[in-house]
Amino acid sequence: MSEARETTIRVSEIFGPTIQGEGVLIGLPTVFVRTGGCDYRCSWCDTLHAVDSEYRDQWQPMSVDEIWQEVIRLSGGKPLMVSLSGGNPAIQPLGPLIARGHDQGYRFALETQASIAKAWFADLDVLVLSPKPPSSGMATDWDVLADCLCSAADGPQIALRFVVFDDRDYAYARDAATRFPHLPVYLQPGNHTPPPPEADDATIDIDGIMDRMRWLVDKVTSDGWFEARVLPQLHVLLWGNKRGV
Ligand SMILES: C[S@@+](CC[C@H](N)C(=O)[O-])C[C@H]1O[C@@H](n2cnc3c(N)ncnc32)[C@H](O)[C@@H]1O
Ligand SMILES: Nc1nc2[nH]cc(C(=O)O)c2c(=O)[nH]1
Ligand code: SF4
Ligand SMILES: [Mg+2]
Repeated sequence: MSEARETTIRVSEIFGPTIQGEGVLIGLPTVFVRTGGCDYRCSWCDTLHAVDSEYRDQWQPMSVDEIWQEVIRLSGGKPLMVSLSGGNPAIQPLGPLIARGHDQGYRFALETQASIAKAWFADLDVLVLSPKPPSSGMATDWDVLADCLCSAADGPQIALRFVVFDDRDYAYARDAATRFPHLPVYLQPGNHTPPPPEADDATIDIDGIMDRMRWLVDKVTSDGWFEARVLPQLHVLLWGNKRGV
């Protein structure tokens, strides 16, 4: 049996096309493949339905063929950027899926907290590493993040993305950028009203997000951090905490 045939990937949801709402690919049409399961449990995670094992029964083990058929159906067979997110998609064996899509002209971006490095990172087109700041309650192993960079080698375009809620998070992002000075940095204000997993149209505190966004712009400009880019979660501004957009 070929590697693609025997591979099973745990999928929480597949949706799109929508636009990528975060970071380096913001605004680009994309289909999301969201895997189920995460080795982290961030205090403010906005995607608990793909993290909390309470929702495990909603996660489907799918073959590469099954996932690919769904991506083809949603995109009408027209190649586009596929965003691999989660949960932590690095837990899943995504190499054969990426190979299948590349054969047909699709491209792949992966979003991960950089807690697990995989050899297939080198096959990606875009790798977004989003290490978690103090407010998440998680601890970062910088050696593993360096392993992720080694695995990716010269393959994908790589960017760092940080969620920032407060001054400690900002200082963490500043320090991380100093550790990896060659990587572009994207800062995004935290959404402090993440939805309960069962909600599909939960409203957001838009004023709070905008305040935090302005505060963040003020921080980088007054601090002279002129290499950092500050972006909101565009999909959250457009659709609130709605799921599947
Ligand atoms: C749901 S995570 C899935 C991918 C991976 N586990 C990670 O954290 O990078 C996708 C992105 O959403 C961000 N995110 C999660 N909850 C958020 C929140 N409440 N406010 C802003 N960004 C959030 C994460 O930091 C990450 O960049
Ligand atoms: N439009 C849109 N952009 C996103 N960028 C990262 C997302 C995620 O939840 O991983 C996400 C998402 O769920 N929707
Ligand atoms: S690492 Fe990502 S998916 Fe996992 S809990 Fe944190 S924000 Fe959520
Ligand atoms: Mg999200």
